[in-house]
Amino acid sequence: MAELLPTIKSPEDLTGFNAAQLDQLAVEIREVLCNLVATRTAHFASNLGVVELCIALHRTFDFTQDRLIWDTGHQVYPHKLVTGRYDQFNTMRTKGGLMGYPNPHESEYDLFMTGHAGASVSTVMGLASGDFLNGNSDRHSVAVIGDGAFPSGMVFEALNNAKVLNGNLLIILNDNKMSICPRVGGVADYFDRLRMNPFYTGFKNEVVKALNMVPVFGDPTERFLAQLKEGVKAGLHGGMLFEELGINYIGPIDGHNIQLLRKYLEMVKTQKGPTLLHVVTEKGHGYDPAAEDPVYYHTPPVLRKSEDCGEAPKTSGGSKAYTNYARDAIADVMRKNQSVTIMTAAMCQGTKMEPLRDEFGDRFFDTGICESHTVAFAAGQAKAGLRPIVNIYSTFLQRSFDQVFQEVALQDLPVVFTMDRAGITAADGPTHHGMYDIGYMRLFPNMIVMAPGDADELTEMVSFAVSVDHPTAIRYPKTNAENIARDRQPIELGKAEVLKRGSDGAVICYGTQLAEAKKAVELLAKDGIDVTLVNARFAKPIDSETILPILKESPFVVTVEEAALMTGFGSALLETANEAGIDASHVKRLGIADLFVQHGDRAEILAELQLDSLGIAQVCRELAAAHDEISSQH
Ligand SMILES: Cc1ncc(C[n+]2csc(CCOP(=O)(O)OP(=O)(O)O)c2C)c(N)n1
Ligand SMILES: CC(=O)[C@@H](O)[C@H](O)COP(=O)(O)O
Ligand SMILES: [Mg+2]
Repeated sequence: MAELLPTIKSPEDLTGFNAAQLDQLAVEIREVLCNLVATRTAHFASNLGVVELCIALHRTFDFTQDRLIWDTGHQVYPHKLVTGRYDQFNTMRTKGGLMGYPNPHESEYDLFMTGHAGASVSTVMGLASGDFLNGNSDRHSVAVIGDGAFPSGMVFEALNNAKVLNGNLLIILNDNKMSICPRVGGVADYFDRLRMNPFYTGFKNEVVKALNMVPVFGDPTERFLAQLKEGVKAGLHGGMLFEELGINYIGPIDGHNIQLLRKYLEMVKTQKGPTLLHVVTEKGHGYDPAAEDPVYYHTPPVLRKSEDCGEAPKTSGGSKAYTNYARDAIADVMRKNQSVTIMTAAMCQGTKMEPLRDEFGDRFFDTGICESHTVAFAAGQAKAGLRPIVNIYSTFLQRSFDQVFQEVALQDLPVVFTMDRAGITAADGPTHHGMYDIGYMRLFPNMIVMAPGDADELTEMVSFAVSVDHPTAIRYPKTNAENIARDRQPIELGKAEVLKRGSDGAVICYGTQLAEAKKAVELLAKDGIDVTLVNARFAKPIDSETILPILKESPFVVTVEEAALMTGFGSALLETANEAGIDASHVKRLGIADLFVQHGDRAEILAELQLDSLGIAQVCRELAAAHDEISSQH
């Protein structure tokens, strides 16, 4: 059969496809996904698992009118392939190319740019409500949400609200038994029990037979649906949790059978009020290694191309990342201090915490994708006398802004926040760069906010943080760690470290761009520009005793941080200078301006932001030249 996928310019092209062609399309989509991960790292197993669901959805609904939101958005690749982006697919996650998440700038079929889990049910409800009020109540609104994302508090807030909705709402629970790691918690157990439902295990076959006799369109469908639901309600009790919340529950059904999916989708289309369709899929479906090890294949390293798909080298290789240093430092303090606990919100794999899960058993907590709960839970533990470490990516911790304020900072509780992926996260893009944590942490009284200049300093900071009787936050990026050879000064609360003194200007670095700042200072020395280099270490309390005299004496000052300038370290410095009545008009802040940084290569993005050695040196040269010019005029 001729290839189908290249011919699809929009989902409308699926209209004429018969069952065999739709099945062939699924095969072709998987091939394209395989080819992609043979060239770069990308989300893989989740995408393999939703191929049939995606085809069935686009074959059943018209999403130029109807609404579709893929929760989180990491499983959106098949959707991109059938919505006119096949030709650009090889640009996926590269600079200027397709984003690895839904992106309204790319397509009318992507309604929200998303990357954080749990919002889909709320946003789809808003769309349905808006459509109803605008007189477009014939539009259908569909949220596809994974079993990992489902326990997010926001989903339950939306379910609580769903009953009052006038519009058409379909929630598709994509249950593949996995988050990134195996899903955990009571909701996961509930889904497991639903899978035991005879509707899915045995009676399902009868249902399938019956369904095959039902035409896809017309009244018989409605009649059948009514009978089916009564059957489920009366005899099988599946999904009573949802039913009691006023949400029709249907399923579970096989999510890899396009025809079956289509029949159910056609049926639920006629359903009034909120409906939850429970679809069972296999994460990694269609490529055995991914189905067998969906954790590794969630975002695998580049696969070696082989005939059936690809084969990944299981060694990670390369030097140690900051993530590993943090993990080892946490393990160390946990061994020494029995009151230290560790928490992850479903990111055990990305934060490399699996060994801690194995070693520390009951002091290790995976709360699921529930960051708000995690922080409040940690606050409770701290109040009970424990020393919780909350290890969450900078971007995801934003989900807990108010818990950081109310439950932690306001109570002045000794919770340690280790914020991984603080800074540019590269291929994931604007949804995932950790840009705002300096601001959202230093805002609150009692909070101690720090960033290590290198790997060993991260280790020291973790140990320092658990010894402090206040909330503390440590940020570090997603990159290989460096160490800067020097006579290390021990970590002391609110003390910066001066690495070098110079008379022509000063570079004050907050965080791990310190190695680049040091290189810049060395480059400048070659040009005869003698610059002070400071490792700030603390954004709060800021070391005014060390830094303000440098500000006064230096012809120019450059602050360096891998974070949003607004509310960041440089801004903290300006505030401190202002309060001390010191002129800071000669301070130039390097960091991220008031914009969303797009996806791309980390080194390339940092270079564009002038956060690498060449950029920092260049800015210093310009400031030195401007200062010389002004001096020569006087
Ligand atoms: C708020 C938030 N926390 C954590 C993550 C990281 N994350 C991305 S996908 C994922 C697992 C999602 O599981 P599920 O929804 O079941 O999708 P699957 O990958 O199984 O298809 C996690 C934890 C995120 N994107 N957003
Ligand atoms: C979809 C999602 O949010 C995660 O899969 C994220 O892409 C993980 O990032 P890392 O690869 O940096 O762990
Ligand atoms: Mg899942």
